[in-house]
Amino acid sequence: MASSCFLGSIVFTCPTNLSSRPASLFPKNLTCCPYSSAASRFESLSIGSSRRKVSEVMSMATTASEMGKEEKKRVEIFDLEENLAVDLAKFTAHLSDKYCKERGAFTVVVSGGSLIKSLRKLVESPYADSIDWSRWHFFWVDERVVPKHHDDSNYKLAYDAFLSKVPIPPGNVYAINESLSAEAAADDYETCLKHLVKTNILRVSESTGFPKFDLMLLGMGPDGHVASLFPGHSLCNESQKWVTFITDSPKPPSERITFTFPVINSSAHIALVVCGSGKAEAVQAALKKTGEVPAGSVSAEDELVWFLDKPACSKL
Ligand SMILES: O=C(O)[C@H](O)[C@@H](O)[C@H](O)[C@H](O)COP(=O)(O)O
Repeated sequence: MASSCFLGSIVFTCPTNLSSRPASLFPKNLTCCPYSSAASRFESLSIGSSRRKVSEVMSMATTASEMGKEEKKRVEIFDLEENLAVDLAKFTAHLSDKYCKERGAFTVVVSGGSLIKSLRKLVESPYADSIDWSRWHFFWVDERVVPKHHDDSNYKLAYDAFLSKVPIPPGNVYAINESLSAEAAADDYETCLKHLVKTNILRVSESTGFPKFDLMLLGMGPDGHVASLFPGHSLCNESQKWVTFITDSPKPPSERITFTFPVINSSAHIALVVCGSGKAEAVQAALKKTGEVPAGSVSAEDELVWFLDKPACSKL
């Protein structure tokens, strides 16, 4: 059973057995009231109750009336990154099952960085054998313009730790053409996405007209950047392009391509995976609006889930 906490249009649902958790794990100024529909929808995710014994879980939703659309936002906090990785695998496998059955395809986008390591449970039992990998279509939210075998390549990172271990058809893995300039590589990737829309592999959001990926798995930098959308950079305001490029990235390497916010925010589901105390201030800025960071602008059409470890939420 779960109880629900509600303040204004922010809805929290949490298992009753966690009611004794330290108050510091909840955003301040929250009061409680029933919100049964949100609670039951969260429970229907069936992420598994064992997690609740080993992790602190805080669930949060933003109502349709606030966002003008059916967005749900949850924050889940784990004692250990190990437990986070277990739940992230369950979450991803659940969506894979749903979309493979419903649409015959599952479009998944990943970032680079530490996120890839947090996906390690997916390539282990029981998921390695039970997921219908043949229906996966695999994309990058951003990529560094370097050769695929380069240590800075997000393709190489994902290939070594993930793609080489599961049977996703190579034709369903959409790496950038790194022989092009950053600008041309971004155009090329956008053309590829448009082709996949025409062939119905990729959906389009009815409300925005931008592509609607089934799931984006994103990391966040210590400065609050997501994808290659950095604080204060004009690319954060791009409103037309699907994929754009940057040649002055503050995080090396400087040349990258990146999905734009309209594409990110048209996703059906987003998991924002953030671990470590070095990101606590950016998490605070994004979730409590104590500052402006790109991660604070992330939303999803159906569901946004923040997967945090305890150090990452130490300032909430
Ligand atoms: O290519 C990139 O640089 C990434 O896609 C980037 O957006 C990354 O996800 C964050 O910087 C977090 O990286 P860490 O988790 O390693 O801090």
